[in-house]
Amino acid sequence: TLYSNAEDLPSLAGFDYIIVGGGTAGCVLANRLTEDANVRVLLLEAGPSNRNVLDLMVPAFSSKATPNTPWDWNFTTIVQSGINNRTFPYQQGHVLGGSSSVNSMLYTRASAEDYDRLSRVAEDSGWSWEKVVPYFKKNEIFVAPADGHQTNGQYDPAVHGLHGVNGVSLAGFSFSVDALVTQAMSELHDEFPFVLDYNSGKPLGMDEGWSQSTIRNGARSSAATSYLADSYLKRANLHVLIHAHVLRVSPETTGGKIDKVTFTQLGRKKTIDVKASREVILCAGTINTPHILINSGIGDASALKVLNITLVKDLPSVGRNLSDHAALIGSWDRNATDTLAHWTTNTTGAAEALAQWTDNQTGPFANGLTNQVGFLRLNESSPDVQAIFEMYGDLAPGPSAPHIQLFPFNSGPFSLSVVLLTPHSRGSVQLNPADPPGPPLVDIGFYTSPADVLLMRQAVLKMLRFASAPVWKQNLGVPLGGIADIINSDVGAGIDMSVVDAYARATTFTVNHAAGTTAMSPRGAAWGVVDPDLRVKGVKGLRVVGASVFPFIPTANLQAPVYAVAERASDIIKSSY
Ligand SMILES: Cc1cc2nc3c(=O)[nH]c(=O)nc-3n(C[C@H](O)[C@H](O)[C@H](O)COP(=O)(O)OP(=O)(O)OC[C@H]3O[C@@H](n4cnc5c(N)ncnc54)[C@H](O)[C@@H]3O)c2cc1C
Repeated sequence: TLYSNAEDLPSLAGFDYIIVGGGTAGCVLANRLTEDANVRVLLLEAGPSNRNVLDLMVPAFSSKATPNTPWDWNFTTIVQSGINNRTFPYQQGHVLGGSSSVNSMLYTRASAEDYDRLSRVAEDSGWSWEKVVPYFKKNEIFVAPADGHQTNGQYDPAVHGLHGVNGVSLAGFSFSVDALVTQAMSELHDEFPFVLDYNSGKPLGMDEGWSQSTIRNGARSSAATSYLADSYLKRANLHVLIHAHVLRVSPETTGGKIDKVTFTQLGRKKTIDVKASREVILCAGTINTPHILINSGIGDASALKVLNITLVKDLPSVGRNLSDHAALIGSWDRNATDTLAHWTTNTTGAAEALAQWTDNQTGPFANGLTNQVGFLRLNESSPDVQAIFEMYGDLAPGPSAPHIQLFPFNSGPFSLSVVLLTPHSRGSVQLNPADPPGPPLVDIGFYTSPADVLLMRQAVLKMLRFASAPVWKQNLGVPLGGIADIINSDVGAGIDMSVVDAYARATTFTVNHAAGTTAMSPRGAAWGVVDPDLRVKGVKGLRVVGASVFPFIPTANLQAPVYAVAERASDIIKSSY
């Protein structure tokens, strides 16, 4: 049942599990743990319901879902020294379904080597690629694309799940630019090879216009639309309360296990306590999970002392190791009418596209962010790349894993987006001493490691090489903005790297892939926050599930990795009772 008011809950006790945060991971756990009709679960979500919100349903409206909306926590980073002291909105879903309700829907699992590294680092073979693949399949129901086109040869069926919960489909609307991108790939195939399915564990290469997104029947498939669909929500043992902002968790008896969750509703002063007999599971996302932990006295003892919060457990790693993917865009003039600008800024075009979507959930609005995605390595024969590897090692998890993601963006001009998937920089989430329960201080630390400046240089050069394919001569106009400055800086001696660095520092943005603030580490290790079974170290009754548990950020967009972690976490939890 879905409740808006705590007064309507059948009781405030008697739950086996309380899940804090009805986001990507939280909805999976709520669903899986209530498969046993004898297990009672309360899911607490701070945000509103996702239902009937057009901006959360129409795939092409994903950019309208955040920032500065009721479905976003509307955080702002602190001043970022690595990017010209800029600050920017840091987006995190604040709605049932969490970030899966507001994200750009790209479905990418990362490389097999990402999970093999996780299993090595956490010293638990259960997190290896081989062991995690069944959980990807358990999550996924691979469905026909919105336009119903024939998909043979556009993906590898063996890789996908057909009987899961969360809809995934290939791009369901083609743009004229897709064929040009594919031609550029074939012209430069050594550097930009074709890959049939980047979700096979071997992602290197680019697809030919059939990117994979969490879209089902032309609409967004989120953790809320899938794992909390009516058929599950009607379970008598599943209770979901929205507008429930959790402040802290605590033991009912001092020194005992964590069994009490304290929350408020809609900014009211009055707090409400609820009790769990088995466990409290924090799924509040990478920013809010450490925020709740520290407010509960679980964190760095010296920081807690300054904040005047009673220490429950000294865990210095809480809130550290914040990792994210830095991105930038290069744009070129292009004369085309089938662009997103046409359907968004042109009122007739927008009305027609919306009418088509409303009518039968097809057309340009049924499509995701981009039709083509590339996962690429930096050019290892380049002495500059070799020099980076000598200084920092290869930051990719293995030789079959990418350093960057490259994708075209059919905005209006032609844009290429490059995303640095293997960051060396780390940031943090800390409480604001002036207002500990209020919004935390979020530092994403972009380019604070010189390694990332050097890696992004190489990523930009790779983007420019893609844009130099012969096909573009006839089909692209002049480079726009800072990209022109970079190209013009080459006066015979090669591109001036200080111009590239200046462009990167001035224009880099985040793709909101926050990860790592409650990192998984081996049982008994002094560093880290959770053990490989996702239990908070040294604290009874408390686990964390979500993007915050990755010690290294996966080399992909994060929702599929989070879904797999949450599916496996459900099995781990079930098997411990
Ligand atoms: C704008 C945007 C675009 C993205 N694009 C993509 C993409 O295209 N593809 C992709 O794979 N990934 C993408 N991501 C990343 C991906 O969606 C997230 O990494 C992933 O969904 C995180 O899952 P999670 O369960 O850790 O957290 P979330 O899904 O964010 O869930 C956390 C939940 O906890 C709730 N919560 C937080 N604090 C409290 C509290 N105190 N009390 C109660 N509830 C609380 C939140 O409201 C939220 O519902 C994007 C993310 C964003 C924000």
